[in-house]
Amino acid sequence: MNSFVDEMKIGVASGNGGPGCVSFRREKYVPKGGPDGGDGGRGGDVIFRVKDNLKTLTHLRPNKTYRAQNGLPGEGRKKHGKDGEDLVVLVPPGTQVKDAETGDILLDLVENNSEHRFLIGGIGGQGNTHFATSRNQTPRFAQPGMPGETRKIRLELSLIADIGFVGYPNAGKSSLLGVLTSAHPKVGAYPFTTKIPNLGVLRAFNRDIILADIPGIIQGASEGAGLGYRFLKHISRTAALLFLVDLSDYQDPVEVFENLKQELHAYEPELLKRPHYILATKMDIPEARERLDEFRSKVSEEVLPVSSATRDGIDELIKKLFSLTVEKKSVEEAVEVPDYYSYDPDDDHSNAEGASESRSESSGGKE
Ligand SMILES: Nc1nc2c(ncn2[C@@H]2O[C@H](COP(=O)(O)OP(=O)(O)OP(=O)(O)O)[C@@H](O)[C@H]2O)c(=O)[nH]1
Ligand SMILES: [Mg+2]
Repeated sequence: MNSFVDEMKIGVASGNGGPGCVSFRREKYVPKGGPDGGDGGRGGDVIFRVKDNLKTLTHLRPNKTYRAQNGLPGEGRKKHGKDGEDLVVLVPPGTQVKDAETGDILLDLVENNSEHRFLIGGIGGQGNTHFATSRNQTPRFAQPGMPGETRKIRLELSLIADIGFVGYPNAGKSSLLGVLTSAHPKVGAYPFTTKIPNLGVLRAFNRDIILADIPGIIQGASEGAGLGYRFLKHISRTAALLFLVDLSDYQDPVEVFENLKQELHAYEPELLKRPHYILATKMDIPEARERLDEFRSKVSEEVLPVSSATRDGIDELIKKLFSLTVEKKSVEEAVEVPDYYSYDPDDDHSNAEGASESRSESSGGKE
């Protein structure tokens, strides 16, 4: 069976080394000062850092080339150019970095907070101070910086859903996924609209929560009826479950809920011990609202009323989903996604090829 894979091609580039500087000292009463051009700064490296509060690659933009900063040119008075900043690309655990062309695995990123230096920035060029000899005391040249490296890579990640939707066909599972995430699953006014599982990513309070919408489960599913049973595998590793019960339907909602639990139990008893909520769906429909109190009184657990049509109850649901998935981690610890992702390479400082001819103010126009 297909597993869910998030994959994305991007480019990464380390920074170019800054060029060395050609400059000459100029002091009062010293007509011909010696060379004082400083070295260029080092280009920044490309580093991958693993962050376990990221779950997907959605914070990256496909086909974009992310660049570390270039080193700045050296300056007069032997001033060293500033080193370029490293580019840190945050990825979730389980991400593999592959060569975009050959598919070779270049990095396997697993451990939270680990860092992996992937591309090294170019070293800066030497300034003209380095080139003075007894025969040439006024070298008018300096080294260019070494260029950085650019690589096209493919990031790959197997997704494991955090929360699985369980419900009869037509209960409103796909509609709910569409409301909670940017996924656009097919929604239909007939059973078995969903034929293969859909995944969506809910971004709640700076955290990615992966939701899995699977085909509807019906009574007898564990004996092979319907489609949903085959797909229970996809929710077998989720942290939590949502049971969706359509209160506008003619079927007895208590019976529906009991049947769902029974089918899950037949598949894997452990599933029933998982944290879960019961959702009463389609609450915009008057009949559904009329049946809510009775349903609540008959099930011993908390029932959350929601409507995907009007979004009523959705914000409360998102808060609950967030707390279901935040185990030991405090909210404050949640992801900081750095600005690098909007980093515009055209803003980049300096990148003259070859040595800079810049002259420090002290060298004047004099020679
Ligand atoms: N009024 C109302 N209708 C809804 C709501 N949510 C879903 N529906 C309708 O219910 C029908 C079934 O919705 P789906 O989201 O496809 O249900 P599903 O559970 O994914 O169904 P399967 O994929 O067949 O298992 C569609 O006609 C939806 O428009 C809701 O909140 N209010
Ligand atoms: Mg569906």
